[in-house]
Amino acid sequence: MKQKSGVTMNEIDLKGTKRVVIDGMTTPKQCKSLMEIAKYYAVIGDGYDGKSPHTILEKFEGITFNRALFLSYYKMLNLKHLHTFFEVTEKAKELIKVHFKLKGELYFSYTQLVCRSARPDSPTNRTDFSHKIHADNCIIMENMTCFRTYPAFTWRDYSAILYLNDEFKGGEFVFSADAVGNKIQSKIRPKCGRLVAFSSGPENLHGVKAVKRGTRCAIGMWFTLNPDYVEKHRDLAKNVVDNNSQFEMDLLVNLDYPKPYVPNT
Ligand SMILES: O=C(O)CCC(=O)C(=O)O
Ligand SMILES: [Fe+2]
Repeated sequence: MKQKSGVTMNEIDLKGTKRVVIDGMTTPKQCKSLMEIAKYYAVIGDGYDGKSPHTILEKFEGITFNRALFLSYYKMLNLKHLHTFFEVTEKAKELIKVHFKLKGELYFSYTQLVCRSARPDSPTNRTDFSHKIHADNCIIMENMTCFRTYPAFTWRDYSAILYLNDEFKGGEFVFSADAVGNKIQSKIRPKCGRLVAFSSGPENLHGVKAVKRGTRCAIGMWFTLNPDYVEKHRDLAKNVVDNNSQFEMDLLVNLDYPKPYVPNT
């Protein structure tokens, strides 16, 4: 079944520029399928070395495209699930291109299905953030200067989050006019099939309120206009999904896990 999607919140509703909320991106069945991938195969960790922007009161588990492909290779993940992961993220990209009237090509630079769960012993009266206020491509200072430099992901041009569920307390996405979250401009309550998309710079400071109970799952997608930063494996993934190609799978495995060097004797 094809799902019809449409804009539910525009720049006026969201009180800022280059931001949008689109509902109906996925069917409930697709959310269920993606939640299953997360449940069985996500690995603990948030991908940040050391300086994590995430709270310690929640557990973070994620799965990248790369990992999903490996799981398929080892027949642990059904290709149907991989196909869904691919399909919903491609649909998001196409809608973003159309909505923001992008002329050139938009490339995926990173995709991650990520779940954040309140630790069972965490207080329910938390007022902190699950993910503190930030911009996706620069480092924001309290005086609102944003440095587009390492360790920021400076190549990111557009960001999008596709939500998969709503069975949790808290966890609202917020846009903020300041760097600490005192000037919230708009709030988005996640639910299956809801997409928030925005340009990745300081014009779109955002964060995630504390997840107080339960597990919140979403697919984070970051796009670039620069082909040098294209997400590896995505093309391979497409061929795998389209053709169920063992050749592509072998290529993929060889790319990531080089065989140990065995000297000729
Ligand atoms: O999960 C969300 O709603 C937003 C996450 C986010 O902003 C990020 O990972 O950069
Ligand atoms: Fe972000």
